[in-house]
Amino acid sequence: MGSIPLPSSSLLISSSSSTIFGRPSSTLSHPRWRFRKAQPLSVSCDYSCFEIRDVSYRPPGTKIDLLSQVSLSIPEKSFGLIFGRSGSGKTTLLQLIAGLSKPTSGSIYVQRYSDDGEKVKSPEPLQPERVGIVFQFPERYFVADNVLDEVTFGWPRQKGGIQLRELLASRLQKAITSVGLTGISLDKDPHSLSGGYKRRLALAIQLVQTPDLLILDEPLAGLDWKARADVAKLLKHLKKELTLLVVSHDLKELASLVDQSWRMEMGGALKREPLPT
Ligand SMILES: Nc1ncnc2c1ncn2[C@@H]1O[C@H](COP(=O)(O)OP(=O)(O)OP(=O)(O)O)[C@@H](O)[C@H]1O
Repeated sequence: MGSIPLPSSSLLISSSSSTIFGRPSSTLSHPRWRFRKAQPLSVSCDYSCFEIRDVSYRPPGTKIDLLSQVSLSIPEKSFGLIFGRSGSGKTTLLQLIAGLSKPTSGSIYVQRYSDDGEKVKSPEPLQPERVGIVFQFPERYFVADNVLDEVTFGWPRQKGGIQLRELLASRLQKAITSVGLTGISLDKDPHSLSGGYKRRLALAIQLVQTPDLLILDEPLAGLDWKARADVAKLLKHLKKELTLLVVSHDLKELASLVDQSWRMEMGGALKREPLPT
């Protein structure tokens, strides 16, 4: 994999090849694990890839690195899944990719490719506004007493934001439709929705912003079997439209969607690894 030097103060510091070779032979042969299905040895960035390169993170005021030299490539419109033990640093990584905190070192960027597989221009920093994030148990953060207000809660209210509000409004119906909430009244109290519908609403709130990358932290946690199946089906549908990066312990339900998976090890090291059975 080649890299080009860029300013160290920037988030944008390296380029990447259009193919990654991320399945370490040591993990494949490990006797403890039987793997669910063969995943491709290489993943092709046909049009663009979200690139995370050598990202480390130490919270300000602490002396412990929560993430250590994490690298991954996520091709456009693919489904990536990160699994691993509780406390290993999965949520911390998602927060960095979403721009909610900054890496101590390393880079997060988008690399585009032309039809003939050549890199297009320089890599671009991944803009936080192009990333949607749905936190674990998103319904706990619902603030409004009706669905419409919940979806529009973060919309610009200051003077001059009308055009943007109109644009967002035009996307609202599409988002509501794509998560299958069309049968629900916009006057309904979000807290009265079923578990699965609350998750759909949380997804719709993010989809209105038309993110390029949608990050989901434990999207099936706390749901009953039917809602889990419904949300997994919805994610399969969304995968056609955008790129998904998911942290989950629910490997069985999501296995059929996964294009690439990684294990986060205690200490914050990430390794590409097929899902265990
Ligand atoms: N700002 C911080 N300062 C110090 N430690 C932190 C900070 N944020 C998170 N941690 C610690 O970092 C470790 C990784 O947390 P993180 O939530 O990323 O793990 P996780 O793999 O997502 O866990 P889970 O699966 O339980 O959600 C935990 O031990 C957590 O307590």
